[in-house]
Amino acid sequence: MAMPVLEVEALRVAIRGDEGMARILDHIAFRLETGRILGVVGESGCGKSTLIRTILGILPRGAQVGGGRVMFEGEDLLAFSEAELNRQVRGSRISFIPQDPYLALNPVFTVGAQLLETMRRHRHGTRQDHRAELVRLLRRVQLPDAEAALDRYPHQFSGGQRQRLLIAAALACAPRLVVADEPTTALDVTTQQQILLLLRELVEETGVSMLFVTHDLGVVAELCDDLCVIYAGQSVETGLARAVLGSPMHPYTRALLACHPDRSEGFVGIPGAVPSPLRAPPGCRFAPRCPEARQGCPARAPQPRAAASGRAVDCILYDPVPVEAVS
Ligand SMILES: Nc1ncnc2c1ncn2[C@@H]1O[C@H](COP(=O)(O)OP(=O)(O)OP(=O)(O)O)[C@@H](O)[C@H]1O
Repeated sequence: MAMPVLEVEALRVAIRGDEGMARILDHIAFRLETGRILGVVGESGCGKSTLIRTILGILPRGAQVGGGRVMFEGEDLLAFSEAELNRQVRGSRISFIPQDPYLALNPVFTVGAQLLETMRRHRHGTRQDHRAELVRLLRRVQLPDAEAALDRYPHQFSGGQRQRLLIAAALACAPRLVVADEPTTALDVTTQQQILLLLRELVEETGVSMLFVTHDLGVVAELCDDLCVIYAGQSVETGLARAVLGSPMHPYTRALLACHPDRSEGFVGIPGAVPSPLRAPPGCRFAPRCPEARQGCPARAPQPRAAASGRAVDCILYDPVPVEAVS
């Protein structure tokens, strides 16, 4: 099998706060193959931003990686120094599309000045080459009047246009991996559809790989090839997106799907709330809310079980030894 672009293995991250050590990621594992889009989905507070920050090497002060690896093209990013990440990885081989296009661009510089500066730092060629490439990219992301756009300021664009600018910026350095943090959340539904379609086309055209982080299963169904479901800092189920969404195996994935407003049977919530990482239950963190919990759930260490066609499920129900239901 070819080497994946990104492979996260048994990742654990804790952050020290006023109330002690919060174990925010407690065994995250997934693979992202070349030219594919992997959706990482989970409710608010389940650790999506912390995962992105770990991959990009921008964890906050007080954070500690407690174990695991973040393998990018065969190298563990966790072993890179800050200088190596800056020089060899961030903004060049890995780029980032942020959630909020309104906050991501500096209002006092023209779009051209900001995007050309990024290219100057990470790409060979003259300023003229960079400008020509940028205009080509802005046309490709369907920004109207691409040439003139370079001399305009961020406030002169709509939210959807700004998101197109940021997509062009993310591709300007010809990255191997794009990490996208809910890039369509701040947009209206029509613009969201257009942006998703554009992202899919760009991945197919360029062969770049994309890690797409979202809380929205509808977006995953539309855009992603593969899916990793995370709950309270643990990856609970991974596999082909259509297989996981079509026949979810983990009780949390099933509950999450039942919550989706598109369900014809009507909306069903998940009782209880995501636990604070300061007070996370031992073993499977979903156990206290799980309708199928077994006695062994609190004692079971995370250990994803391989199932058919690249599927992995981290749940006692799929362990080889039969388990008793909680009475
Ligand atoms: N610096 C920090 N110190 C202490 N706890 C933190 C810190 N950053 C995040 N957390 C906690 O870690 C958990 C995961 O947070 P994170 O922001 O990674 O989740 P998320 O899935 O991205 O949430 P959202 O979708 O709401 O942005 C939350 O309970 C959060 O309160």
